[in-house]
Amino acid sequence: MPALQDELAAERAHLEASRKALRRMREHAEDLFATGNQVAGDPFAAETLGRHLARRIAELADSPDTPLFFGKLDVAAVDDDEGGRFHVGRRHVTDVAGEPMVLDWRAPMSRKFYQASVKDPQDVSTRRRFGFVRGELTSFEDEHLRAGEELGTSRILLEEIERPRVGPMRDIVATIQPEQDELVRAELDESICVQGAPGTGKTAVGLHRAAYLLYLHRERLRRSGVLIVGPNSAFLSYIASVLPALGEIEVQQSTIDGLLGTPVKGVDADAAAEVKHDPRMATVLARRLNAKIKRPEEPLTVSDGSYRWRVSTEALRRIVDDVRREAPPYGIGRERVRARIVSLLMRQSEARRGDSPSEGWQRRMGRSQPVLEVLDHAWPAVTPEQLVFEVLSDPADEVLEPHEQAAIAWAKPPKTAKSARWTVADAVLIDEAAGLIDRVPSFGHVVLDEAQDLSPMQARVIARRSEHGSITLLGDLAQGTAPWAAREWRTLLGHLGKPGARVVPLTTGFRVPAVVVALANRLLPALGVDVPEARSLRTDGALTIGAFPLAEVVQRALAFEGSIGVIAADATVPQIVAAGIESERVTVLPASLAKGLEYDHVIVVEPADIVDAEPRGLNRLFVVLTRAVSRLDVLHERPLPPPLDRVS
Ligand SMILES: Nc1ncnc2c1ncn2[C@@H]1O[C@H](COP(=O)(O)OP(=O)(O)OP(=O)(O)O)[C@@H](O)[C@H]1O
Repeated sequence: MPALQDELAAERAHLEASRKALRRMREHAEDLFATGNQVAGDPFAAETLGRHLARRIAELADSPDTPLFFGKLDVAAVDDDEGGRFHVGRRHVTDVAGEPMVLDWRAPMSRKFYQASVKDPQDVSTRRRFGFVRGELTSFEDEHLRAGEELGTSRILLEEIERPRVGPMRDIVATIQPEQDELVRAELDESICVQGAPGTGKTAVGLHRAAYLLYLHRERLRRSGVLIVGPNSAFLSYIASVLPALGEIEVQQSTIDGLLGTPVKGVDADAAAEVKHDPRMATVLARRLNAKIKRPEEPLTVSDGSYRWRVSTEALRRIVDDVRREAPPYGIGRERVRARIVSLLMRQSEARRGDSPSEGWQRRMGRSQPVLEVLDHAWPAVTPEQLVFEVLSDPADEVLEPHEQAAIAWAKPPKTAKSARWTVADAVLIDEAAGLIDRVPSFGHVVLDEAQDLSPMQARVIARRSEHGSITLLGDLAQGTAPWAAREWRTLLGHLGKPGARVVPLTTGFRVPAVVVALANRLLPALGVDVPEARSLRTDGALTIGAFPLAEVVQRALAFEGSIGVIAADATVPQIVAAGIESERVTVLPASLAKGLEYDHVIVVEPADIVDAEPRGLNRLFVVLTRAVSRLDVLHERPLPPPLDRVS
């Protein structure tokens, strides 16, 4: 026992020394930041250095609640590979001499911490996990892997996942599981689709993969950027602090709608929205745009003040035909036609005058009235809004059925594109049109959460922004609630431009206790999707079902530690809020906003109302039931929906 105490004391001392070293590194970065302006040669270099140092300072932030390291590896020296002892933590910490005191969890050596096992020890003699209570190092667990000694389920891991939830989502670096680690460390150029049951760590995996890729490919990704897309702003604020806690502050987080530039003022009827989100709308827009291109019918005659130049109808037609065949984005096509006309004029001028005309001459000719007239006839300029305005004013196109055309046609067309009251779905169409007209910059990597709910047209919004990058698609077909929600992944992956992406299942649940998983799994056969059932790692947890008064149930729930979510059909929420049960720990939440969130204690009010509220109400109920971390109360006066009714 004293030996154990000594070891614990030694580890605590190492923690303290690492903290000090981190503080020193941070102070050093702050000093550099303060003197940066004098050191850097020019304002641009000063700004670049300033940004670099500001980021470095943020990376080196130390939070008293998040331990600097959580594990330790004792690696045997084998052949040419040097062994050694390494603490594994949230960031690199080095001593004054530059020797590592803590290895970043993303470093190649740290991989052994997550992947080594008795079956494949990867030269690890001992893997140590540390237990912390409020930032204090209080315990550790050892596994002697080369000696064939592995723990069954780690107590420290179990304590970590059973810890009550307070506030926003936390990182999981200390306890990433091998199958999650495989996904987190996948190559940058690989796109992956994770089909994961509720609470299997999809969101966590996506965020950690972003952090891992930024570590490994920092320069490349800083230039192109990393984007995280979530379903709504409540979800985004829930996950917002995970990446900064891992030292990553330069990641853009947005909803799909947040990526679109059009202000939304109108609302679509369901039937109109459904057609507008259909992939055939991409064909409608592309055809309407291409129909604007016409072969020139007259020759061009243009004067530069000294001479008159002429380009034959034939030559003009050849230019338009060639550019059309090259199929650049429409707006770039127009500029290409202009440039080629000017280049023909230039050649004529060279032949006549013997020298090249100036750039000013070329610009003037390109903007001359006769050239503009050819362009406006053959390849007229158009804005994305104008194109969508034209389609919605007259949606005649054979790919749409007459009733579909009628559904999206404006009942009272606005006078101009500028005065249109665009809807959310229109904003998606305008983005599609913008992608047809001009190039869209591509992110290096995009993480897409709750992806089962993306419409094909929304998927194309992402496809345009990840054309030259990769994606991590996270979702659960069983949690699809949108009218267009995916029932299988391949088609959606096609719309995302990554048809060959690997689809990987995750089935071990870290959130929802086994009794609650068993209840939710009863709904699966009725959801019409083929997904593997979840299995929970958690044997704790409690489930009650019955006709209890809400206020009483909330009171009982308050006796436990942690957050409480009262989830009800959207229409009944105001009535529940009016009862005044909300407090710092109790949140009343409409069912439509529950996706992706979790509460220690969930109280579901009247499941039948949740099911009746929308066409995919059973899927919505599946989402709602799986938000519980420890305890679930299902309150009902009405009969339970059929798949659940054998339980009470
Ligand atoms: N390896 C792990 N160690 C500890 N906790 C974990 C681990 N993996 C996931 N968790 C925790 O389990 C909970 C569920 O994770 P997450 O929200 O990422 O799951 P999800 O699959 O996205 O769920 P849903 O589909 O229901 O939105 C979170 O609190 C997360 O921190």
